[in-house]
Amino acid sequence: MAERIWLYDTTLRDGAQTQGVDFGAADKLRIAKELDDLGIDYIEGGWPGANPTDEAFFASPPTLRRARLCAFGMTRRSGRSAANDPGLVTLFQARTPVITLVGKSSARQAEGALGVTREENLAMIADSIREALRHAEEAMFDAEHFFDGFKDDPGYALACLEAALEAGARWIVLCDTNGGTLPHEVETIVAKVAQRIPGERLGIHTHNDTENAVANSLAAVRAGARQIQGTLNGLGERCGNANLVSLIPTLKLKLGYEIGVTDEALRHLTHLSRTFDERLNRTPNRHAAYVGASAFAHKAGLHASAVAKSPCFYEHIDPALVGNSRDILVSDQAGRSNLLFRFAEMGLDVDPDPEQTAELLAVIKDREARGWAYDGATASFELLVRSTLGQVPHYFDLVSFRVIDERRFNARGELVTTSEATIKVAVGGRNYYTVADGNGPVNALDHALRQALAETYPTLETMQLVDYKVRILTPEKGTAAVTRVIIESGDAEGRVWQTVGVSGNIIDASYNALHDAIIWKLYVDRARAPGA
Ligand SMILES: CC(=O)SCCNC(=O)CCNC(=O)[C@H](O)C(C)(C)COP(=O)(O)OP(=O)(O)OC[C@H]1O[C@@H](n2cnc3c(N)ncnc32)[C@H](O)[C@@H]1OP(=O)(O)O
Ligand SMILES: CC(=O)C(=O)O
Repeated sequence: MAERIWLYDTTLRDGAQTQGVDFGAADKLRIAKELDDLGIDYIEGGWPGANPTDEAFFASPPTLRRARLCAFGMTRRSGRSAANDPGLVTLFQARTPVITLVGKSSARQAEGALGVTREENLAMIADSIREALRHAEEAMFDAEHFFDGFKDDPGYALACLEAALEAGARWIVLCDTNGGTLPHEVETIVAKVAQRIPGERLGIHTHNDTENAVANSLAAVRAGARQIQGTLNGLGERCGNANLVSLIPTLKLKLGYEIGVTDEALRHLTHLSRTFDERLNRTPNRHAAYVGASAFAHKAGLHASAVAKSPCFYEHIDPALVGNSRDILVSDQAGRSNLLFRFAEMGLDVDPDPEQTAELLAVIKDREARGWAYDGATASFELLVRSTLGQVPHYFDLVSFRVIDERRFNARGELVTTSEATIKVAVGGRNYYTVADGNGPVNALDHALRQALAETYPTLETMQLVDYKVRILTPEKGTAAVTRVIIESGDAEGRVWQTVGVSGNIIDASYNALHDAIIWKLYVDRARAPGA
């Protein structure tokens, strides 16, 4: 039977330490659920008490189906008991089933960075793990600077691990904190540790400072470690952490380990990875292993010709296993398969005939070439497909809109900027003309449009804008750049959906995304209505 590897995701903690990444609490909840669906065993939600986002996240934590939620913190401070350490007390109040504590496992770091004796550091580790186990079902020890510490003084580094183990830690995680250790060193050192601590208790946490985070994780597994820590798309401090999106298919498809990710979940990996980037407002890396748009794209003539005979001539796995698709411009058949796969991936229940599929392919390719991106906007994609198939009713016509921004001093002498939108729409043969204010032009436009539609479509009242993201697609054009807007909307039924709009004018792009958001809501309300 295949050996089990446990996956520990730290996207929401070490990933939040990525320069330029700033999760909100709502982002964290969504990501935690996606990781749970993927089949991750442990999800580190953040550091309770470290910042308002993590406080909000742990105050209303996600309900997970199978993953265990972990709260992260550090060992007690010197000169305090673990029970009275304010940082630990806040951590315990999160009441998570798992607590992960980072502590020094290098004498140089303990003495130099913390200013404590070697003995006090051992006591800080043991006391904190013991106290954590009074509040959580499981405690883990992240042995910070382990590999550098081991190279300096192996006896002391091992003593730190054993202090945590004897205090009851379920997992001892060896951290290559500075990311400078190479795969052959990791394999040798982990093999030595595994002579003292069983591999089923050992984890590995690597950083990508030499582009070896994934290789180092695999080296540790070869030497016996059975838990891997990493992040989605390799987010993390400095150059990032080990990329779980690369590790998961490697562990499952190439090394044959048993992991919590099912074959079915693996087929959603590409979608998950790209949607995650869209959520962070980052362009997905085309060249990402397994999931990048170019990972199975064949450009060279020799490759394309051989792939047409048998894809395995130039592909290391079947791209469908990870939800990716082959990109070769050799036949209509290839394009059709790609599209049908995409429908299945997005859970879209449609069955177009070959002529409609060809038309859809042309429309989608043209749109994507002009900047629309549907990976993070499945509601817009569904509307595009259903509209092309003639399944979406005509709900309203926009006659015109105008948005005015005004910056002025108010009666109290304060500088304020206000927005006002006027809109004219035709609904069922009647014209509606409304005016609304907002804290910004899109907000004003949203209010005006929904007011105009409220009489005919009262369910729109329960709809709200949850998130709004803007991406500049042609930055070289400066203020004349093309803009892509992604809007996330929600409603009282708990549905959340994403739509996209593209235009050279940011308000126009926002209107397009808003329009899709409203039409999708009306379509879904009608489709799910009794008797529909
Ligand atoms: C390797 C890693 O990535 S570990 C995770 C690192 N992540 C983060 O730091 C992000 C979240 N951190 C924070 O929000 C803040 O640093 C907090 C709230 C945790 C602490 O903030 P502050 O109390 O202002 O401390 P600050 O960040 O300046 O310094 C860390 C302090 O913790 C001490 N410390 C560091 N590691 C440990 C440890 N493992 N055990 C005990 N004390 C530690 C340091 O000695 C320092 O103490 P000092 O204030 O007496 O000098
Ligand atoms: C714990 C951790 O994030 C590190 O040592 O890198």
